Amino acid sequence: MAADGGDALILGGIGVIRRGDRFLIRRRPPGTVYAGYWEFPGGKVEPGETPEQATVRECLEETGLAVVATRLRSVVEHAYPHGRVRLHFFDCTPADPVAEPAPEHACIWVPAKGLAGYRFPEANDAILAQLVAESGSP
Ligand SMILES: Nc1nc2c([nH]c(=O)n2[C@@H]2O[C@H](COP(=O)(O)OP(=O)(O)OP(=O)(O)O)[C@@H](O)[C@H]2O)c(=O)[nH]1
Repeated sequence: MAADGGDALILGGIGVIRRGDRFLIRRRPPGTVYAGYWEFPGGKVEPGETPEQATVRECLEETGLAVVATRLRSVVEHAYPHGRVRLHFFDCTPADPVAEPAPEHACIWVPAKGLAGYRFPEANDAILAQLVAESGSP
């Protein structure tokens, strides 16, 4: 096993933040795994946190928006070259219905049908398909 615990399972909390028919996504910053890919705001669950708490914390850190997690949408396990992840995807809504993400976070709102135009990490495939299916007929 790698000295950094390379075989350990990475627990994540991810926010599928929705307002109306659009979802908030951000570009992964340089120097991170999957830099340049797009993602839903989220990150690793810290010791003592629940996945839901981690989701709310990471969404605030990464977008500047306070969110409310309304539902656990799904738990996805995936093996990446950098490690195995178990990601808890929560449906979220902004706590303030008119607040916008802070500009420095470079987040964008995208309708479900537009999500296919952005490259996400593979673990997101099923969620992205669900969101398109839920958005109704083409
Ligand atoms: N935030 C986020 N992470 C995702 C998504 N999909 C996905 O596979 N991941 C994976 O989840 C793992 C944890 O996310 P992360 O690296 O953003 O966590 P973090 O912000 O706490 O990391 P860091 O502070 O150590 O850089 C990574 O392996 C990342 O590739 C997604 O939609 N959003």
